[in-house]
Amino acid sequence: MAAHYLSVEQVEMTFETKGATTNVLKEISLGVERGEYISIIGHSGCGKSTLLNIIAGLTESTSGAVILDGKEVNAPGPDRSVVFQNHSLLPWLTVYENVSLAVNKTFARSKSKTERHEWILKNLEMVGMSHALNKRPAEISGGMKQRVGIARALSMEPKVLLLDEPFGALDALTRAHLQEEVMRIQDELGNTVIMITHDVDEAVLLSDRIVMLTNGPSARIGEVLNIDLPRPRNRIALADDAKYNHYRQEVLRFLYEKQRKVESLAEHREKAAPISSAKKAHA
Ligand SMILES: Nc1ncnc2c1ncn2[C@@H]1O[C@H](COP(=O)(O)OP(=O)(O)OP(=O)(O)O)[C@@H](O)[C@H]1O
Repeated sequence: MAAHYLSVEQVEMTFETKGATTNVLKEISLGVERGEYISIIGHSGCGKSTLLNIIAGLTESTSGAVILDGKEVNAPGPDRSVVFQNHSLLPWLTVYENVSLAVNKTFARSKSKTERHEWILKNLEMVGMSHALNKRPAEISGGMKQRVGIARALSMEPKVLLLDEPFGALDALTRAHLQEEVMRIQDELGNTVIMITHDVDEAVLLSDRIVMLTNGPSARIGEVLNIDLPRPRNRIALADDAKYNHYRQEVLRFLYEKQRKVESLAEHREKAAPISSAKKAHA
Protein backbone atom coordinates (compact mmCIF):
# COMPACT_ATOMS: atom_id res chain seq x y z
CA MET A 1 0.00 0.00 0.00
CA ALA A 2 1.48 3.38 -1.02
CA ALA A 3 2.01 5.73 1.91
CA HIS A 4 0.05 8.97 1.90
CA TYR A 5 1.66 12.32 2.61
CA LEU A 6 -0.63 12.59 5.63
CA SER A 7 -2.36 9.56 7.13
CA VAL A 8 -4.98 9.58 9.81
CA GLU A 9 -5.13 5.98 10.93
CA GLN A 10 -7.97 4.52 12.97
CA VAL A 11 -8.21 7.60 15.18
CA GLU A 12 -10.61 7.43 18.10
CA MET A 13 -11.32 10.09 20.67
CA THR A 14 -13.08 9.65 23.96
CA PHE A 15 -13.38 12.46 26.49
CA GLU A 16 -13.81 11.78 30.20
CA THR A 17 -15.45 14.62 32.08
CA LYS A 18 -16.85 14.48 35.61
CA GLY A 19 -17.25 10.74 35.48
CA ALA A 20 -19.03 10.83 32.10
CA THR A 21 -17.41 9.26 29.07
CA THR A 22 -18.14 10.59 25.57
CA ASN A 23 -16.86 8.89 22.49
CA VAL A 24 -16.54 11.73 19.96
CA LEU A 25 -14.65 10.18 17.05
CA LYS A 26 -14.80 6.56 15.92
CA GLU A 27 -12.41 4.80 13.52
CA ILE A 28 -11.38 7.86 11.54
CA SER A 29 -9.02 6.92 8.71
CA LEU A 30 -8.06 9.30 5.95
CA GLY A 31 -5.17 9.58 3.51
CA VAL A 32 -4.24 13.02 2.20
CA GLU A 33 -1.88 13.61 -0.71
CA ARG A 34 0.63 16.41 -0.98
CA GLY A 35 -0.96 19.56 -2.39
CA GLU A 36 -4.52 18.38 -1.76
CA TYR A 37 -7.20 20.72 -0.41
CA ILE A 38 -9.51 18.80 1.92
CA SER A 39 -12.59 20.19 3.63
CA ILE A 40 -14.19 18.59 6.65
CA ILE A 41 -17.88 19.26 7.03
CA GLY A 42 -20.45 18.00 9.52
CA HIS A 43 -23.03 19.26 11.95
CA SER A 44 -22.09 21.34 14.95
CA GLY A 45 -20.52 19.32 17.75
CA CYS A 46 -19.75 16.22 15.68
CA GLY A 47 -16.01 16.46 16.32
CA LYS A 48 -14.46 18.44 13.45
CA SER A 49 -12.28 20.66 15.64
CA THR A 50 -11.30 17.68 17.74
CA LEU A 51 -10.07 15.91 14.61
CA LEU A 52 -8.17 19.00 13.42
CA ASN A 53 -6.61 19.43 16.86
CA ILE A 54 -5.46 15.81 16.81
CA ILE A 55 -3.83 16.37 13.40
CA ALA A 56 -2.27 19.58 14.75
CA GLY A 57 -0.89 17.64 17.72
CA LEU A 58 -2.78 19.90 20.15
CA THR A 59 -4.97 17.02 21.37
CA GLU A 60 -3.79 13.48 21.90
CA SER A 61 -6.15 10.89 20.45
CA THR A 62 -7.34 8.03 22.63
CA SER A 63 -6.10 5.57 20.03
CA GLY A 64 -4.89 5.51 16.45
CA ALA A 65 -2.17 7.60 14.85
CA VAL A 66 -1.48 10.56 12.58
CA ILE A 67 1.54 10.19 10.30
CA LEU A 68 2.83 13.21 8.38
CA ASP A 69 5.52 12.71 5.78
CA GLY A 70 6.64 9.48 7.44
CA LYS A 71 6.71 10.83 11.00
CA GLU A 72 4.16 10.27 13.74
CA VAL A 73 2.53 13.42 15.08
CA ASN A 74 2.48 13.57 18.86
CA ALA A 75 2.94 17.27 19.65
CA PRO A 76 2.34 20.60 17.93
CA GLY A 77 5.09 21.47 15.46
CA PRO A 78 6.01 24.06 12.83
CA ASP A 79 5.24 21.56 10.06
CA ARG A 80 1.52 22.03 10.88
CA SER A 81 0.26 25.56 11.29
CA VAL A 82 -3.27 26.32 12.35
CA VAL A 83 -5.50 29.29 11.56
CA PHE A 84 -8.48 29.58 13.90
CA GLN A 85 -11.79 31.34 13.31
CA ASN A 86 -11.04 33.96 15.91
CA HIS A 87 -7.81 35.46 14.77
CA SER A 88 -5.26 34.62 17.38
CA LEU A 89 -2.89 37.52 16.82
CA LEU A 90 -1.04 38.94 19.78
CA PRO A 91 -2.76 42.30 20.38
CA TRP A 92 0.32 44.15 21.67
CA LEU A 93 2.37 43.35 18.56
CA THR A 94 2.13 44.99 15.14
CA VAL A 95 1.15 43.10 12.00
CA TYR A 96 4.83 42.81 11.08
CA GLU A 97 5.82 41.65 14.58
CA ASN A 98 3.08 39.03 14.71
CA VAL A 99 4.51 37.37 11.60
CA SER A 100 8.11 37.94 12.64
CA LEU A 101 7.55 36.02 15.86
CA ALA A 102 6.73 32.88 13.86
CA VAL A 103 9.45 33.47 11.26
CA ASN A 104 12.20 34.16 13.79
CA LYS A 105 11.32 31.03 15.70
CA THR A 106 11.03 28.76 12.66
CA PHE A 107 14.03 30.05 10.72
CA ALA A 108 16.33 31.20 13.55
CA ARG A 109 19.16 29.10 12.19
CA SER A 110 18.37 28.62 8.51
CA LYS A 111 17.76 32.25 7.42
CA SER A 112 19.81 35.37 8.07
CA LYS A 113 18.23 38.44 9.67
CA THR A 114 17.86 40.10 6.27
CA GLU A 115 16.39 36.96 4.72
CA ARG A 116 13.88 36.69 7.57
CA HIS A 117 12.90 40.34 7.13
CA GLU A 118 12.31 39.81 3.42
CA TRP A 119 10.40 36.62 4.08
CA ILE A 120 8.06 38.41 6.51
CA LEU A 121 7.42 41.14 3.93
CA LYS A 122 6.84 38.58 1.17
CA ASN A 123 4.25 36.67 3.19
CA LEU A 124 2.40 39.82 4.18
CA GLU A 125 2.48 40.98 0.58
CA MET A 126 1.00 37.65 -0.53
CA VAL A 127 -2.12 38.33 1.54
CA GLY A 128 -2.27 42.02 0.58
CA MET A 129 -1.24 43.42 3.95
CA SER A 130 1.92 45.33 3.04
CA HIS A 131 0.13 48.61 3.69
CA ALA A 132 -0.48 47.88 7.38
CA LEU A 133 2.85 46.56 8.68
CA ASN A 134 2.92 48.84 11.72
CA LYS A 135 -0.72 48.58 12.70
CA ARG A 136 -1.82 46.65 15.76
CA PRO A 137 -4.65 44.07 15.54
CA ALA A 138 -7.13 46.49 17.18
CA GLU A 139 -6.55 48.94 14.32
CA ILE A 140 -7.44 46.57 11.46
CA SER A 141 -10.66 44.82 10.37
CA GLY A 142 -11.60 41.19 11.07
CA GLY A 143 -10.83 40.22 7.47
CA MET A 144 -7.42 41.85 7.70
CA LYS A 145 -6.68 40.03 10.95
CA GLN A 146 -7.48 36.75 9.23
CA ARG A 147 -5.14 37.71 6.37
CA VAL A 148 -2.34 38.29 8.86
CA GLY A 149 -3.15 34.97 10.54
CA ILE A 150 -2.89 33.24 7.16
CA ALA A 151 0.39 35.04 6.38
CA ARG A 152 1.77 33.98 9.74
CA ALA A 153 0.73 30.37 9.16
CA LEU A 154 2.17 30.31 5.62
CA SER A 155 5.39 32.01 6.69
CA MET A 156 6.32 28.88 8.63
CA GLU A 157 6.23 26.87 5.38
CA PRO A 158 4.16 24.16 7.02
CA LYS A 159 3.75 20.75 5.46
CA VAL A 160 0.05 21.05 6.23
CA LEU A 161 -2.02 24.16 6.71
CA LEU A 162 -4.90 23.53 9.11
CA LEU A 163 -7.81 25.96 8.86
CA ASP A 164 -10.51 25.82 11.53
CA GLU A 165 -13.44 27.75 10.03
CA PRO A 166 -11.06 30.51 8.95
CA PHE A 167 -13.76 32.65 7.36
CA GLY A 168 -16.57 31.80 9.77
CA ALA A 169 -16.69 35.17 11.53
CA LEU A 170 -16.52 37.31 8.40
CA ASP A 171 -19.25 39.01 6.38
CA ALA A 172 -20.15 37.39 3.05
CA LEU A 173 -18.16 39.75 0.83
CA THR A 174 -14.97 39.65 2.89
CA ARG A 175 -15.38 35.93 3.09
CA ALA A 176 -15.61 35.59 -0.69
CA HIS A 177 -12.58 37.81 -1.08
CA LEU A 178 -10.49 35.72 1.28
CA GLN A 179 -11.62 32.48 -0.34
CA GLU A 180 -10.29 33.85 -3.64
CA GLU A 181 -6.99 34.76 -1.97
CA VAL A 182 -6.60 31.31 -0.44
CA MET A 183 -7.34 29.66 -3.81
CA ARG A 184 -4.76 31.88 -5.52
CA ILE A 185 -2.13 31.21 -2.86
CA GLN A 186 -2.74 27.48 -2.91
CA ASP A 187 -2.46 27.53 -6.68
CA GLU A 188 0.86 29.34 -6.39
CA LEU A 189 2.41 27.42 -3.50
CA GLY A 190 0.72 24.02 -3.78
CA ASN A 191 -0.01 23.83 -0.04
CA THR A 192 -1.61 20.81 1.51
CA VAL A 193 -4.67 22.15 3.31
CA ILE A 194 -7.25 20.70 5.69
CA MET A 195 -10.10 23.10 6.37
CA ILE A 196 -13.13 22.84 8.61
CA THR A 197 -16.19 24.63 7.31
CA HIS A 198 -19.95 24.79 7.77
CA ASP A 199 -20.39 26.40 4.38
CA VAL A 200 -21.33 23.99 1.58
CA ASP A 201 -20.46 26.43 -1.22
CA GLU A 202 -17.11 27.20 0.32
CA ALA A 203 -16.33 23.50 0.62
CA VAL A 204 -17.18 22.79 -3.02
CA LEU A 205 -15.44 25.89 -4.36
CA LEU A 206 -12.15 25.33 -2.56
CA SER A 207 -11.73 21.59 -2.16
CA ASP A 208 -10.34 18.63 -4.04
CA ARG A 209 -12.23 16.38 -1.64
CA ILE A 210 -14.91 16.92 0.96
CA VAL A 211 -14.90 14.65 3.98
CA MET A 212 -18.36 14.45 5.55
CA LEU A 213 -18.63 13.42 9.18
CA THR A 214 -21.69 11.71 10.59
CA ASN A 215 -23.44 13.13 13.62
CA GLY A 216 -21.87 12.46 16.96
CA PRO A 217 -21.41 10.88 19.37
CA SER A 218 -19.02 8.40 17.80
CA ALA A 219 -18.80 10.38 14.56
CA ARG A 220 -17.30 8.55 11.60
CA ILE A 221 -16.45 9.53 8.07
CA GLY A 222 -19.82 9.10 6.36
CA GLU A 223 -18.87 9.97 2.79
CA VAL A 224 -15.96 11.44 0.87
CA LEU A 225 -16.80 13.45 -2.23
CA ASN A 226 -14.23 14.08 -4.98
CA ILE A 227 -14.62 17.55 -6.47
CA ASP A 228 -13.54 17.14 -10.03
CA LEU A 229 -13.68 20.76 -11.19
CA PRO A 230 -10.82 22.38 -13.12
CA ARG A 231 -8.78 25.14 -11.47
CA PRO A 232 -8.62 28.07 -11.33
CA ARG A 233 -12.23 28.13 -10.25
CA ASN A 234 -14.53 31.04 -10.72
CA ARG A 235 -17.52 31.28 -8.39
CA ILE A 236 -19.66 33.19 -10.89
CA ALA A 237 -19.07 30.75 -13.73
CA LEU A 238 -19.60 27.81 -11.37
CA ALA A 239 -22.97 29.07 -10.18
CA ASP A 240 -24.47 27.74 -13.44
CA ASP A 241 -22.24 24.69 -13.74
CA ALA A 242 -24.15 21.40 -13.61
CA LYS A 243 -21.28 19.49 -12.00
CA TYR A 244 -20.79 22.16 -9.32
CA ASN A 245 -24.47 22.11 -8.49
CA HIS A 246 -24.47 18.33 -8.39
CA TYR A 247 -21.63 18.37 -5.80
CA ARG A 248 -23.47 20.98 -3.77
CA GLN A 249 -26.59 18.84 -3.79
CA GLU A 250 -24.61 15.80 -2.69
CA VAL A 251 -23.26 17.61 0.38
CA LEU A 252 -26.64 19.14 1.19
CA ARG A 253 -28.28 15.74 0.87
CA PHE A 254 -25.74 14.22 3.26
CA LEU A 255 -26.20 16.98 5.84
CA TYR A 256 -29.94 17.52 5.65
CA GLU A 257 -31.30 14.12 4.66
CA LYS A 258 -28.87 11.37 5.58
CA GLN A 259 -27.43 13.08 8.67
CA ARG A 260 -30.29 15.35 9.58
CA LYS A 261 -29.54 16.90 12.95
CA VAL A 262 -32.23 15.73 15.32
CA GLU A 263 -32.88 18.28 18.03
CA SER A 264 -32.59 16.99 21.54
CA LEU A 265 -35.78 17.01 23.61
CA ALA A 266 -34.36 19.84 25.73
CA GLU A 267 -33.63 21.99 22.66
CA HIS A 268 -37.10 21.27 21.33
CA ARG A 269 -38.77 22.29 24.60
CA GLU A 270 -36.65 25.41 24.72
CA LYS A 271 -37.84 26.42 21.24
CA ALA A 272 -41.45 25.64 22.02
CA ALA A 273 -41.45 27.67 25.23
CA PRO A 274 -38.71 30.27 25.00
CA ILE A 275 -40.32 32.38 27.73
CA SER A 276 -39.43 29.79 30.34
CA SER A 277 -35.74 30.31 29.66
CA ALA A 278 -36.20 34.08 29.84
CA LYS A 279 -37.89 33.57 33.20
CA LYS A 280 -35.05 31.33 34.30
CA ALA A 281 -32.57 34.01 33.34
CA HIS A 282 -34.36 36.49 35.57
CA ALA A 283 -34.86 34.08 38.44
N1 LIG B 1 -11.66 19.01 25.95
C1 LIG B 1 -12.86 18.46 25.87
N2 LIG B 1 -13.39 17.81 26.93
C2 LIG B 1 -14.59 17.23 26.87
N3 LIG B 1 -15.39 17.24 25.78
C3 LIG B 1 -14.92 17.87 24.70
C4 LIG B 1 -13.63 18.52 24.68
N4 LIG B 1 -13.44 19.06 23.45
C5 LIG B 1 -14.55 18.78 22.74
N5 LIG B 1 -15.43 18.07 23.47
C6 LIG B 1 -16.72 17.56 23.02
O1 LIG B 1 -16.51 16.87 21.82
C7 LIG B 1 -17.59 17.06 20.93
C8 LIG B 1 -17.07 17.57 19.60
O2 LIG B 1 -16.58 18.88 19.76
P1 LIG B 1 -15.89 19.67 18.54
O3 LIG B 1 -15.60 21.04 19.02
O4 LIG B 1 -14.77 18.87 18.02
O5 LIG B 1 -17.08 19.69 17.48
P2 LIG B 1 -17.22 20.53 16.13
O6 LIG B 1 -17.79 19.60 15.13
O7 LIG B 1 -15.93 21.19 15.81
O8 LIG B 1 -18.30 21.61 16.57
P3 LIG B 1 -18.62 23.05 15.96
O9 LIG B 1 -18.96 22.83 14.52
O10 LIG B 1 -19.81 23.52 16.75
O11 LIG B 1 -17.40 23.90 16.15
C9 LIG B 1 -18.55 18.01 21.62
O12 LIG B 1 -19.57 17.26 22.21
C10 LIG B 1 -17.70 18.67 22.67
O13 LIG B 1 -18.46 19.04 23.77
